[in-house]
Amino acid sequence: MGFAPDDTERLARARADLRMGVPVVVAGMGVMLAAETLQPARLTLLHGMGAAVAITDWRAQTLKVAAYDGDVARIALPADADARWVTALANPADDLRSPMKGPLRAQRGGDADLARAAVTLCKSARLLPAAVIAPLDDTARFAAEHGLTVVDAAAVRTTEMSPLHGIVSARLPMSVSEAGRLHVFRPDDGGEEHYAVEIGQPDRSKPVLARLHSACFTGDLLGSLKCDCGPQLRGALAQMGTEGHGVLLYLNQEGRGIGLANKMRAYALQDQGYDTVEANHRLGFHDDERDFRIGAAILKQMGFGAVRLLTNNPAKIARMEASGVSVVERVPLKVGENAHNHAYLATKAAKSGHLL
Ligand SMILES: Nc1nc2c(ncn2[C@@H]2O[C@H](COP(=O)(O)OP(=O)(O)OP(=O)(O)O)[C@@H](O)[C@H]2O)c(=O)[nH]1
Ligand SMILES: [Zn+2]
Repeated sequence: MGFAPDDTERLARARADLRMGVPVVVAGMGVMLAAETLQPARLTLLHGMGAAVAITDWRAQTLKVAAYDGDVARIALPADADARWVTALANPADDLRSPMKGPLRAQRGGDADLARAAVTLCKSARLLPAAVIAPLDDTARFAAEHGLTVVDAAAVRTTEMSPLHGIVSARLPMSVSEAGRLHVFRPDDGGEEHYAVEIGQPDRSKPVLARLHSACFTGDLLGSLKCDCGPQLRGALAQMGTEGHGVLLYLNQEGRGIGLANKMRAYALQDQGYDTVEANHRLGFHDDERDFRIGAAILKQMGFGAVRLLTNNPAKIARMEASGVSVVERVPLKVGENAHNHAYLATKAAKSGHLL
């Protein structure tokens, strides 16, 4: 390996660039700017370059635009479009107040790979999944001229999970058990760290009582009544304390993998009357963007091949099994229902298959 960053490292740089509003070049294809952080002066430079706005099929459906490219749509950038116009396409906050954004002309035919790469990059940067894109003849020259990060399209597309490394672990006495340990895992790709709380000394040859908990700042820390995360977190730890052993993974996949800012956008849409699934779709996301292979990989690295899984979510069980962790028992975790989250839990049962 030389001094220069490799494909994965350049992707991490690109995510940081996009979050700041700096353009990123996709090798051999073109240039992109995240819609969410778009600066008007930079948009002006893209006019006349055959620019389009790339959005997901879910967002296209909300905007009533045909997604000719399947999973994405490319909407031609009108000559008079300003940054506010782009933001309105990307962000559903004002959909109800100004439903007519059109006429919107979706591009048809040609190559949608730049649009696909752009949306994927925005998602991995935890931004709204929408970008302004423009094709380029000579991407290397454009990037060198403007000092931009260049990413490889195949690297953007890869669905391989970044390897995780156990960085440190230390004793952590907790109120539920004095025999606690916290392990920190870090991926190679500059992404979020994840944590494992180990209680007692679970026998690796037997199924361990386990919980895969996805971060929920509002529920876990603030005591939000909109979900059941806080009581589930504390309930799972308490049960492990009572049984004397268990492992709780705290996965930093806030908002089912869309990040806290987007989750709060989803909450604002829920205040307009949409349910948790519809809100994700209006934003352009799938209802669940989490990667549960991360949880399975951590369990395996810790020496656990079989679990008694604390969950009400059958998809979690299926994804554990598919990733090589056998789920010998589902242990229900029904705590924290209240008047505010009743509809949320009912939607998860009706639309996402959660067990009541
Ligand atoms: N996008 C979005 N995420 C939410 C919403 N409410 C809660 N979350 C997130 O959903 C995740 C909760 O996941 P889990 O507690 O693992 O719940 P689950 O997948 O329903 O499965 P179990 O709790 O195991 O039954 C957390 O990351 C929360 O931040 C919402 O309305 N929208
Ligand atoms: Zn929550």
